[in-house]
Amino acid sequence: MKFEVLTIFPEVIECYLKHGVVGRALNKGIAEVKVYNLRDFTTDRHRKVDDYPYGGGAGMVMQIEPFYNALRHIKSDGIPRKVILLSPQGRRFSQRIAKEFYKEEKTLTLICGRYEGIDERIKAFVDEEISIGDYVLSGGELAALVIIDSVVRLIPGALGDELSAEEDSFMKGFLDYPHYTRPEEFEGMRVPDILLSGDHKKIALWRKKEALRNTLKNRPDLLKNLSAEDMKILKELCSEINK
Ligand SMILES: Nc1nonc1C(=O)N1CCN(Cc2ccccn2)CC1
Repeated sequence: MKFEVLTIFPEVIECYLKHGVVGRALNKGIAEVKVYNLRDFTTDRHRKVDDYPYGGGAGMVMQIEPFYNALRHIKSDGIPRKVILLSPQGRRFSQRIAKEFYKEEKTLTLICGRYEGIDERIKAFVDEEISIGDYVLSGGELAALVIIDSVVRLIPGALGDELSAEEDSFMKGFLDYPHYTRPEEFEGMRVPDILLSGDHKKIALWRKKEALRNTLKNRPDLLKNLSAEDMKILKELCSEINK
């Protein structure tokens, strides 16, 4: 899986790529990220990337030319790619969209804006606009990293322990179950006995039940299209809660 990022802060992207799952995936060569500094695609000696808005108003607008020059340079290899603009106006990103991007297997070219935004004519070169949520960030870089991180995790071998990719309950559409590690007791709070039992079948059932409990409590909207087994567990849970 290949990614390209267009940004005026390449260091922000490069720093994140040195660590953790994404860092290891890049070192293994199962993913590749190329970061392009927009200022390298300017033509003036001040390497200007923004200008005053037509029509007046506060703030600056990013000029189209550096983006256009960068995209023309990148696209000269003729490889199919999906050009994504990160902005609050975009389609809301989700695990489902991460899977969609992964399965498409196209290079993802991520355009990161700053300031008040980018000249609207950028849309002529964009395939899709994506938002990571209803809040205002200072730039598209964090959103680009969210997409890179969530898609890289889907690549076989990226997580090392394949099971954790499958087990990731959000992959199944639920919230996660509680996790514990040593010590067995901390400040009077004990690890649930079931997790010390060694009974893997019961542990798996407990984890499913706790994932459903968390989902029922915090994201009941995710409780749809349940299997008969999950519905049975949920009903047990509800009768416990209503006792
Ligand atoms: N929420 C989000 N999910 O993705 N991006 C955001 C987000 O808030 N921002 C703030 C505005 N930036 C500047 C901008 C505005 C319009 C068009 C292009 N660039 C981008 C990133």
